[in-house]
Amino acid sequence: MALFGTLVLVGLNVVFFVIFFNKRRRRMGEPPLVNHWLPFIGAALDFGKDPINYLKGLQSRHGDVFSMKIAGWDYHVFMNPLDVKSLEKNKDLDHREIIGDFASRMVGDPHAILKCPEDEKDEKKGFLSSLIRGESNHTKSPSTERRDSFTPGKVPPREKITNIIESNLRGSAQLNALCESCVKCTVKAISRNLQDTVMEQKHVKTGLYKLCQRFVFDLTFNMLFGSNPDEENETQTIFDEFSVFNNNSALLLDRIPIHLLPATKRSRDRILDLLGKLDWSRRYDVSRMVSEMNKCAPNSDPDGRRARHLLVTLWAAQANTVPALFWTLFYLLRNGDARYAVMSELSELLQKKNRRKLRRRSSDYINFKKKIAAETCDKWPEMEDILEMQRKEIDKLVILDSCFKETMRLVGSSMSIRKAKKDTILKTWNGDKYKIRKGDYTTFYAPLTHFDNDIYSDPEEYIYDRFLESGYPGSSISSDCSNSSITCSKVLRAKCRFYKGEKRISPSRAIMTFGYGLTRCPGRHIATIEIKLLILSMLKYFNVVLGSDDIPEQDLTHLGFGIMPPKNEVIVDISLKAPERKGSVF
Ligand code: HEM
Repeated sequence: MALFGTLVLVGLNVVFFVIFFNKRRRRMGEPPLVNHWLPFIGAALDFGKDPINYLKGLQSRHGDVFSMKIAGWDYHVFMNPLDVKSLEKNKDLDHREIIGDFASRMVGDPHAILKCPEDEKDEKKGFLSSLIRGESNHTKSPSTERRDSFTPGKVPPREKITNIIESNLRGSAQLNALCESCVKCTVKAISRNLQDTVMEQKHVKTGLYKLCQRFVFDLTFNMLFGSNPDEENETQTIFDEFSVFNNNSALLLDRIPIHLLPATKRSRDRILDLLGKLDWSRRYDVSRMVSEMNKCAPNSDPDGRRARHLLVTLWAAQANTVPALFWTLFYLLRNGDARYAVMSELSELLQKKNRRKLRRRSSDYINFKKKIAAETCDKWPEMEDILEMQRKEIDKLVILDSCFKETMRLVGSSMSIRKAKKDTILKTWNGDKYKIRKGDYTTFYAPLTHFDNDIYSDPEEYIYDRFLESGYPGSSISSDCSNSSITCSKVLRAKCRFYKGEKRISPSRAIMTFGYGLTRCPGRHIATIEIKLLILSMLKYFNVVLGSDDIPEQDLTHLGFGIMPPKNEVIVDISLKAPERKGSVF
């Protein structure tokens, strides 16, 4: 017994010794260090309970920049929205390794999403050859690095995949094509997930979050991966597995090993198997992005790399889009004025369109309409107005855009993290300088901007037209904004000027739900299009009534990863609207 006691004491001493010597110590010029009692966990528990107030408490003691540990990560936390510009401009801060790690935790290794073994070899080779050639080891910004290295044939897998994702989700022509496919997939997703129950029961009571998950999965899977006409239940089968896998995604991102989550692991293995076995020669309407990604991975794929690329893309395209759709729709259903304004704007756009000569419809459009008509019953709406929607028209709906941005402001919780590639110095907006060590992380928590009283009045309130400016045709309001809608002879435009005190903040830094800087989410354009199309379809063709107006709490286990889902499900009653009378909005 005495021996056992001695062993325990020695063990404890070793643990304390290791903790004490590994503890971070502040060096000259570094931000003030917040001390924590809990090793590894650090401030995770306090931060997880009430993030903004906890950070503000620390700010009042330590100032606008301080260092703290959260769940094993040492972060330098920046509190002032005006410092985002310096974080953005510092070329020694990067997020690629972080995204690569996230991808590994989600889908396992090897993959080439910003990290892969060949790539590391390439980097070493590049470094050695540059030494031999006598070039300087100058580090470029992620964007220039990406652009410079896009030389077909020479590009390492990591760069290839990143370039494919970026060019296909950001290029205007590619986005127009994706939008065309998105329109069709929206109409299909809605009919596939609602037709039978709505036609059978007239009034369907269902969970709004669950419905958003189904819509977004159906739409995204078919828009990106195309469809196989011989496999009717394919979307449903993959969705069932994906839901189980996705349920624990927050735990995986929090570094819980997948072996401790057996159900999640089983589902992940099954989806990887399903994705690995997709027969691409039999699929229609596969997006250019996925076709190019497939060409990138070897034909014989013994280590399942191709399936991992596909799964991580599918996951990234869902993870935040589902809660973003849920909250945008929830706030619109809860706010009659906002809903009326959105539907009036749509109605005005459609009337103007109808006055113009009808476009000649492509044979592709006519075939798709025939196919949809064959798959749906007589009384199911044709959703022609949605099917004819073009990207430039969706962009004109500035009231809907304002509602979307206002929702993203209220629920966006991204914690854009960057890692220092080398020792660096960060100068804040007021001239203070802080030393950052190589390997340290910096972070800015988006809600600090979104709920800043100096930038937004009544930041806790949902004000649907907060992101609009109005003036008369020809007036000079926000000349840098291109999209506008004319209502009652007034021009409404997206608001582009934001201020904190005297200082102007750019629109992209005023809303940071999609991250910031050059590494902002590449999927933001298509996500916005998907969400707007689904919302317009639901509000135009269905009566959707909330069971309760209470705003659900947010699920804080997803804190920092983009948008938090609701903690509890919200029940809605859905029924088909009567066919529209001319001129009616609702
Ligand atoms: C409302 C929906 C979405 C939100 C709020 C969102 C948010 C984010 C955020 C915060 C990041 C990290 C950015 C950073 O660190 O600065 C990110 C990265 C990423 N997102 Fe999204 N996202 C959404 C939808 C999508 C969609 C639909 C796709 C794909 C079709 C997508 C693909 C990606 C990818 C590939 C990355 C990694 C970017 C990189 O390699 O640098 N996202 N997203």
